[in-house]
Amino acid sequence: MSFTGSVTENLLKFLGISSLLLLAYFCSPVVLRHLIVDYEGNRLPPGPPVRYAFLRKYAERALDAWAKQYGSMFSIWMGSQLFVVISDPVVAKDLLVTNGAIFSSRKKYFMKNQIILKGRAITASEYGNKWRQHRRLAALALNPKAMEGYASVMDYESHILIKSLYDESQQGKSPVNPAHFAGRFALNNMLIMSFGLRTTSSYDPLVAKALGLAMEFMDLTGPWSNCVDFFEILQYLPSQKRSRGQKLHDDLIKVYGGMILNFKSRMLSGENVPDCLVKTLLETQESEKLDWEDLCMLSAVFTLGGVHSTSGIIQWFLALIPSHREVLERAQLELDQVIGRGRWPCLEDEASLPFTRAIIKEVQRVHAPFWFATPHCSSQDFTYKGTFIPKNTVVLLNCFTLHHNESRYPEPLKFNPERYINDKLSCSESAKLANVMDRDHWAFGAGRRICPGLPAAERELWLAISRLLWSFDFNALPDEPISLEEYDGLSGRTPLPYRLRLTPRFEGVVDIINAVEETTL
Ligand code: HEM
Repeated sequence: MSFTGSVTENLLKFLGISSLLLLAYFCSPVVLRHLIVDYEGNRLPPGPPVRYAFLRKYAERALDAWAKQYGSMFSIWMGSQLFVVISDPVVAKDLLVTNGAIFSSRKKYFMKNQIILKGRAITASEYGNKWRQHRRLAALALNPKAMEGYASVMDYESHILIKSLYDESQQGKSPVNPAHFAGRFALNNMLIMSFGLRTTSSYDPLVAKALGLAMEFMDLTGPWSNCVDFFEILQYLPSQKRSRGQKLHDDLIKVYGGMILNFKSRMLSGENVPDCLVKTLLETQESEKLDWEDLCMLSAVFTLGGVHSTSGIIQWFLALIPSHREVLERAQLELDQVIGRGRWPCLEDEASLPFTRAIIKEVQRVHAPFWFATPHCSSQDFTYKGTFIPKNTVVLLNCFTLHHNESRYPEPLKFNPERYINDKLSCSESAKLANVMDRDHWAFGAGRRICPGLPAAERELWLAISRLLWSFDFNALPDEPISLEEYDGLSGRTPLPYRLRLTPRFEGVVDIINAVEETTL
């Protein structure tokens, strides 16, 4: 090789390496974690060195592995957004409860908060007066007196759930996929609380429409689902997902806005409309300065938030129970001994059926519908035990790891209701325990943003699950095993579709099932 040839080659090599170094220099802030310290030199909680903006499906598994590696409070960068992940009950209480004034806001997720909810709806509102107003309005629909009013409605809806499953299964002869029916049960309860109405048939088009919207909402709004939330530059580009988000917004306005207009015209015509969230919103619209989108988004998200979650728990219960015969037999023995076969369980029976209650808690532990609750966001800088949590950090409750803590729940992967047999508290009471290590589970979140629908959800779940247990024997189909491993959805976690066989346990079941008919309100 000539002298000039080797000089050119070396020059090219040099240029190549320099360009690579330059590229690495400019790309590193996008790829590698950003190191920040506060004025006292406190660092961020430890965490993985790389920014994971593409952590999407099964994110809970990655989080669980990092919790084991980096400890009960670690940090992770998702593009430009810092997350602090909490995997320990004491840390959860210290930050979300004790320092709730700092850790109760929400990130302005582009897809969820800006495109779909347009900054409205209780779940999206930042901590402050707007959120307090939304929470107060929700509380009017969910206060203890209102709950008493819904008791008979929930009783009736649980009856219709059992009846519709029985009818769909052709009196126990055919297998049934319970998802639609569990969804309709949860939807009807929410429609009554929000709009004072119910769907009068499993095949009412509103059922499929509302469940479809709830699923689309879950899929589009997971805390990690959208790169656009973490790389702001993408917000200026059109995308298919963004169009889906916009369409969802429009559909929510169309469906829920339509119901509001309907309700309003009934009110204006002097009809004696039932007490519900929308009645409160319309009556207070002026004094609370609520605009049209406020009304639509508040009522829509309130309604669909309580659908996917409650129906998901019922679906998980039905997915788990056929393969846990010993649990089923023990629960049915308890029901036979305490309730007998002449009537089925009611709300008042809960305290005397500890094993049935334990089953419901255990389903929520092993298959919480949202493994990350709804992420909170810090509204000011905070130093916790020598680590720095800057303002605008997303603080995520790692329910998956919390629910699989071996010292709190021995053999955590096992579905074992026995672990709750001495837990006499409701989930609402348990969430207020002074010793947070004794809290039953974290499925309803924590702190000031804890699910305000918790008392309603508990009643619904009790009536549905205790009556299902009382009424049926449950069997998987020999050639269609029910998968407990797989998940569906990027945010909420419902089981993959499955079918099972529901057979009435004894003759008297059918008499009770057939004692009611579908009705309008
Ligand atoms: C098993 C059923 C349910 C589960 C597992 C569940 C779970 C949750 C979770 C994890 C949060 C976020 C809490 C946090 O930020 O720390 C939440 C918030 C919320 N839930 Fe539920 N929920 C359920 C049922 C319901 C029901 C039935 C309603 C209405 C009656 C409801 C209404 C709400 C609302 C309005 C929020 C937003 C609260 C806020 O941001 O201040 N939920 N829920």
